[in-house]
Amino acid sequence: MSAVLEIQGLQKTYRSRKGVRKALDGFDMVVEAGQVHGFLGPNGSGKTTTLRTLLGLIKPNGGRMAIFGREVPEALPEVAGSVGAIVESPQFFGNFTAHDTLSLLADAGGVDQGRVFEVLELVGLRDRSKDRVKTYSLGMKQRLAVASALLKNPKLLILDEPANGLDPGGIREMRTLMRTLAESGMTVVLSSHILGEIQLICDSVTIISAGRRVAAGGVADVLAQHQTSSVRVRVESLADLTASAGALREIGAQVVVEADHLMVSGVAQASAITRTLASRGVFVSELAPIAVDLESVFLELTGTAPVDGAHRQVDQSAMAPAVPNGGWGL
Ligand SMILES: Nc1ncnc2c1ncn2[C@@H]1O[C@H](COP(=O)(O)OP(=O)(O)OP(=O)(O)O)[C@@H](O)[C@H]1O
Repeated sequence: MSAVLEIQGLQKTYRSRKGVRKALDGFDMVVEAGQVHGFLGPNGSGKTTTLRTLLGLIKPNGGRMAIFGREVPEALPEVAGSVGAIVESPQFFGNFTAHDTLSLLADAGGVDQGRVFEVLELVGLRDRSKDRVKTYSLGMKQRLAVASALLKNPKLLILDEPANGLDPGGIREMRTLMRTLAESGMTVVLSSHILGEIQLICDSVTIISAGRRVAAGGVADVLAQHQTSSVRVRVESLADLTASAGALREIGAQVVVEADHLMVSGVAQASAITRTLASRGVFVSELAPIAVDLESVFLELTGTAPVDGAHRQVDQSAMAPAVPNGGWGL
């Protein structure tokens, strides 16, 4: 197996007093080496369950998983040293500096103290490393969390919603960090609902819905597979809009009438639109193909608009354990 990460037919059913809930229903996922891979899905679709199962924090009911070609959970003790992960809100002592925090974690994990400076540099916190964590912005705390997962220089980094709750500046910093890590040869898997962001930073994606994979592959390929031949049509006079829609429907087009334009699909060639409308004395003032984006593919496949999550981000509380309990494997 050449993939860094491979999941086949993963099953997970939660049983509680409230009943039985199938969180994963034969889920598949493959991540190749050196990629930034986006793991997308609506709330409750099974992303966290997948990541927690992969890291041995939850027992699956079926299926198989492999990291670096080694079957997990059996081989977790051997591969753990090469995997860094943040799957839950890591919390830090607000009164500790970033340097103190990482230094403590390095000691606990048997990591050389020299690595602390390297990761501070990598995540762009070197200049603020002597400041207390409670003075940090949320974005800086997120980067400190990533730094803690980087201490052991993992080959695979798994992050659950790393950009959640960040402002545009924080998101941009996180994006730069992910790309820097990928360029250094690390494979990065990140779950997110910020689809514009995923489209910008990921090489490949897996989309999950109701515990099943609904799309996977390179970002460009996934977009191409879902490229619709929709075109936006504007006509010279708004008064002609409704009649134009009728004329286009007569030639078999699907037409949505918007306030000042038509969205037209199901027409093999755009010239059919101009010809049809010209024959009715209507002149087209704009004919623009609509580029599909990840958000519309997500919507189409999952039937859900992405919503802003309010969790799985670094807790801002100052009264918290120094060890990031969401971190794994150090
Ligand atoms: N401990 C649990 N007990 C029972 N049901 C659970 C448990 N954890 C998760 N679930 C259910 O399993 C399904 C998948 O949840 P999961 O947290 O994996 O989704 P998610 O994609 O990570 O969602 P979100 O983006 O909201 O975090 C949901 O229906 C959720 O309610």
